[in-house]
Amino acid sequence: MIEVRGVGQRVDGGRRTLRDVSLTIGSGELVAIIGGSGAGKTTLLDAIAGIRPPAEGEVRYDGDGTGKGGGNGRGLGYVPQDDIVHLEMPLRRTLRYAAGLRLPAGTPADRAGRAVDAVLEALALTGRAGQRVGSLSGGERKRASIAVELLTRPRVFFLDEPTSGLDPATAADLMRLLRGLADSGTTVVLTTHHPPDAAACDQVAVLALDGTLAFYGPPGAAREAFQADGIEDIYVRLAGAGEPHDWASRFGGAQDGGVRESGVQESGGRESGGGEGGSEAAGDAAGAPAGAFAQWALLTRRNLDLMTRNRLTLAVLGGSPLMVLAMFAVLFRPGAFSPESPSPGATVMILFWIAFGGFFFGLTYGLPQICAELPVLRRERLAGLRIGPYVLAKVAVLLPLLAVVDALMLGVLRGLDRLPALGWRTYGELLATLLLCSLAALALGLLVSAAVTDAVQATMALPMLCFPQVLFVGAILPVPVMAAPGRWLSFAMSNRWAFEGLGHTLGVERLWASGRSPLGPPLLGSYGDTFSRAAAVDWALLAGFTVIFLVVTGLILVRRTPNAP
Ligand SMILES: Nc1ncnc2c1ncn2[C@@H]1O[C@H](COP(=O)(O)OP(=O)(O)OP(=O)(O)O)[C@@H](O)[C@H]1O
Repeated sequence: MIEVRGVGQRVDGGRRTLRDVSLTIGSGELVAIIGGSGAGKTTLLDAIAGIRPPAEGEVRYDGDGTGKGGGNGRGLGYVPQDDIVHLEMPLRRTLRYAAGLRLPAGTPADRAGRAVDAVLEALALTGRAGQRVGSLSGGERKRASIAVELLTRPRVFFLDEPTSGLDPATAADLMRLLRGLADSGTTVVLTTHHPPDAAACDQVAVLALDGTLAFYGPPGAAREAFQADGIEDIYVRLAGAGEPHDWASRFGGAQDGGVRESGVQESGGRESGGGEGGSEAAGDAAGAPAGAFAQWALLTRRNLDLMTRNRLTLAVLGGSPLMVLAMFAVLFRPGAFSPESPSPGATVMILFWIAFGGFFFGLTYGLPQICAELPVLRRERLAGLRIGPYVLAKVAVLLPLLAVVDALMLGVLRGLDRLPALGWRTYGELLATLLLCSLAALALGLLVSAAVTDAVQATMALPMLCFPQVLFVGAILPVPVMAAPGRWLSFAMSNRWAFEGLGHTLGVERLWASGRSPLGPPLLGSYGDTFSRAAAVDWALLAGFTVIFLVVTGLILVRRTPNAP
């Protein structure tokens, strides 16, 4: 049972979108939230589901007051209005990954496969199983989105406009499926604009345009209360009923005690559906959900799968380092590090741009990762996904790629004599510094990606993140020469520690002091002891940045996604 008591919601700016909504949803009921466009249906659904907890009032599940249903990670299913499954992946594979997250730990592969086949069949999608989700029709995608949640049998199932974009026959089939789920014990709450959907439900919540609950009770009683021939007439009555706040008293349904007493039995809905489909499709939700390591492994596989499927992304990920390398090759002359004829100014720039390259690729690989996926994450959090494995699965896929890019950068610059001939040990140390630099930047990219709302904002953040890492690193203007606030800021630049670590390993102090260039000693004078610290200290600092950025990323995501029930 779900009890909604005095629930109100406000949006940014303080405007009220829901006002004092109280209603009780019985276990195994099929409930429709209806009302005009913008009345607050999604807002109410999200408040009840815990997606956006209400600003006022409370939602109690089974009287526990936690606002969370279930009792395990798979107690609650949520299907939002928009398509939020990965578009590049074939449908069956999407469902296999979803099954891995949602089915109990240790479910054998063939059993998961059967659960996937069953939902495909129940939602008439078997013929589309091999098709890319992005190439499905709108209605098929909607059903695919529902299929994900039907892999398990959630105790409570929320759907935002599940029948929008479906033809009447498919919509009726879907309602029959939901009826079947409800009959087998799942509480189903949905929003809809389709009168036949509401007529097939046990209860309808009618929202007036100001977010007031105008009525709550069985559809038959709603028609009586509004003196409407059909559900569609309710909209007409609401439109001509004066001030929104009068509606509740006028139609007498604002308090769920009132009309509800006329009883669930009055509902015409129970007769309308067969419902076996729902029972067949739903898998067995009993058993412990997948553990943190299993989630991490599954998400890592899925990330890799998604990355390799999107050729354009792969081309950008692989192509941009090659372009940057080509630019380095035409910009710098060979032999800048040669002790016989060093070029101290060029050595600073080579060091700086290598460090910045490592930083830039880490940042740009991280920035698009989470923002575009946040709706998927929200939904999977309700299914029991943990934030730690989610964030670490991003790192697991991108870090090896960054290692290749960094090694390539050092190898090619060495091969072209832009870097000096030193032993493997030196190059191992350089690679460690550069990879830690990339890792810290990747973590920063993930942090920003978790904080913004879309890919456009993430892209706009790029210059803001890069500029300080150029200006305050201490390469173009040495740290000892900076104004005091700039010097303080330079401590917060992860890139600074990579630049200095690289310089230490390559022995630039010695090269400038004793190399045969008159420019060396004055340069050393202005850079001071910039390069004297052991690289291990810089590694520790870079690792510290990484940990801080990843922890903050996790905290932001915990705040932005509902807790797993
Ligand atoms: N994040 C937000 N910021 C500002 N206003 C919002 C936000 N989310 C919702 N609203 C406003 O809250 C009101 C209710 O929105 P909601 O999406 O719940 O309506 P709805 O009844 O589901 O509409 P529709 O049938 O058109 O989907 C609308 O006026 C909408 O503009």
